[in-house]
Amino acid sequence: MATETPALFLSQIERYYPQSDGPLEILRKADFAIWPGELVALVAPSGTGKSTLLHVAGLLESPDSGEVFIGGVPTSQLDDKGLTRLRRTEIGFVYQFHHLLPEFTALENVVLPQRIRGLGKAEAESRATELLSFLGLGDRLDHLPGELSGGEQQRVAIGRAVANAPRVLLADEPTGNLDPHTSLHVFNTLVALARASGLAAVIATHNLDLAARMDRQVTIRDGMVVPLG
Ligand SMILES: Nc1ncnc2c1ncn2[C@@H]1O[C@H](COP(=O)(O)OP(=O)(O)OP(=O)(O)O)[C@@H](O)[C@H]1O
Repeated sequence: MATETPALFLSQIERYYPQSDGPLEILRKADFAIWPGELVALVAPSGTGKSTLLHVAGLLESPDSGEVFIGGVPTSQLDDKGLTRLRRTEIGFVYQFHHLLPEFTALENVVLPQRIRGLGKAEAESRATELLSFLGLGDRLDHLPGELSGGEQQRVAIGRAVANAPRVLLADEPTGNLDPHTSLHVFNTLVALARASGLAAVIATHNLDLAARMDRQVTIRDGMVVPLG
């Protein structure tokens, strides 16, 4: 593994937010690497910086210092266009709330990111159908998000996140809005899909039972990413 390139490498990341009494330091020289095919749980108390870390990792927020490498490529010198291209092709996001487009069907929600990336309609629909079938939604392709249950909506969101076969999947409490039974089902589906696709995935969760099923568990302590426990 030592010679392999990490799917994602955060090097010496600093992130602080300005406040009236001085900067609030959230990440302090944080280092974190995740390897292709590895599933890592991020378990940390509220307010310690999980979302901040995921936003920096996903190129949604720039760190105040440090470097984010995606597949070994440094990103700090990229302009907005370069960052957007990397986000579209290399990174998938799943949030606590599904954020599906309400006027588009399940299939269309998974087709759309592929079309934006430039794929043809037939190819994008074929991949979306395959993904949604894997996610147990083969008979829900033409349903609008409002016609789906919370767990089904979240599974469509997972399909959308991996539609462009990203290198890294980042999930911020992806089952936090679901009841325990549905949460377990959605989590299992997410893990199965990540494993089947060889994705590197970072999943932030407060659920220790779910976290224990990942390859590795990390937390944030004093602004740094450290093994949990
Ligand atoms: N834009 C911002 N400006 C100022 N402070 C912020 C900003 N974003 C986040 N913070 C603060 O930074 C800290 C970390 O926020 P973050 O959202 O990363 O926490 P978290 O660990 O994801 O929490 P939770 O589990 O509750 O979602 C919090 O104290 C938050 O109030």
